[in-house]
Amino acid sequence: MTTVGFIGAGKVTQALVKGLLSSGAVTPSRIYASSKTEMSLQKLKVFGVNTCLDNTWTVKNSNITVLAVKPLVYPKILHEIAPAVGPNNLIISVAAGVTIKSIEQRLPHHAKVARAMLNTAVQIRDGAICYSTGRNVADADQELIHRFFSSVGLTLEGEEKHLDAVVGLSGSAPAYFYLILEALSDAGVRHGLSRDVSTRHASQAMLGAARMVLESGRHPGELKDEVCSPGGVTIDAIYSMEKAGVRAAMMDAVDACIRRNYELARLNE
Ligand SMILES: NC(=O)C1=CN([C@@H]2O[C@H](COP(=O)(O)OP(=O)(O)OC[C@H]3O[C@@H](n4cnc5c(N)ncnc54)[C@H](O)[C@@H]3O)[C@@H](O)[C@H]2O)C=CC1
Ligand SMILES: O=C(O)[C@@H]1CCC=N1
Repeated sequence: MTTVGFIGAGKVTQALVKGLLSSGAVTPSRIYASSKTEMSLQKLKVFGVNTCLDNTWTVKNSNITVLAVKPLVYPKILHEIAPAVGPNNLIISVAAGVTIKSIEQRLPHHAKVARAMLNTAVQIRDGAICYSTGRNVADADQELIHRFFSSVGLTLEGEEKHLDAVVGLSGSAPAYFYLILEALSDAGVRHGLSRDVSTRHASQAMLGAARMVLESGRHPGELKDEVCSPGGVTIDAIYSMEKAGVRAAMMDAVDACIRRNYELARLNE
């Protein structure tokens, strides 16, 4: 059975560990995690996983090792773990803007490297995940990666050149939607709804709308049109959103996110 390691014990590791354990894909005794400080490991210890302060220990104990540290820590981490990376280790990076090439260059020639982007909804097994593989990843390894991520969300394989856009649409996207939900909830409160009722209604509406798109496969514009009754109330709201430039604002937000990915990639070269 596969053993899974995590280097870094922050938000992404905690989310993945929760999701993997609730899926039953891995048991706590088969999860290994290391971090910089004992304090950062506390939130993982509650899951009963194995923890340590030595990153090479994590690599030595795991078939799949997820690198879940901030992009700028990568050179240091890779230098540290390189001697422990064997031909059977599968190293998966989840960092924004860190290329497969920059990782392969810092690890032994035989290193099997993959890069994935995901979001924190993996903790409820509703994540959106996209991954690309490096030069040494064989078909069987790729199947393993696919199974691994499929246990915590919708998983697609893609070209690495598209991963920066995926960060903008999957990795970072929950933050945009939380901001929108907060604003909608404020609007409800402004019109006399309780905060709880406002937030729950707005969230359910967002969830239902997203599921309609995924389950019907229909274009969002077509679904939007069905909500806008001629001369009704929704089209006035849409007009207001168009005047405020909501579409362009969302596209600008994704552009900004992708630009920062490129900057991080340059800093890691
Ligand atoms: N937060 C998110 O929603 C997402 C984050 N990511 C990526 O995941 C990576 C981690 O992000 P977060 O979990 O949000 O960060 P975080 O700041 O919550 O966690 C980083 C962890 O790395 C540990 N760390 C720092 N130096 C270390 C070292 N030398 N050795 C071992 N551990 C060390 C810290 O103690 C901390 O536990 C980043 O590269 C980010 O781009 C990817 C997708 C989504
Ligand atoms: O903000 C960040 O850098 C990370 C990567 C994607 C989501 N959070």
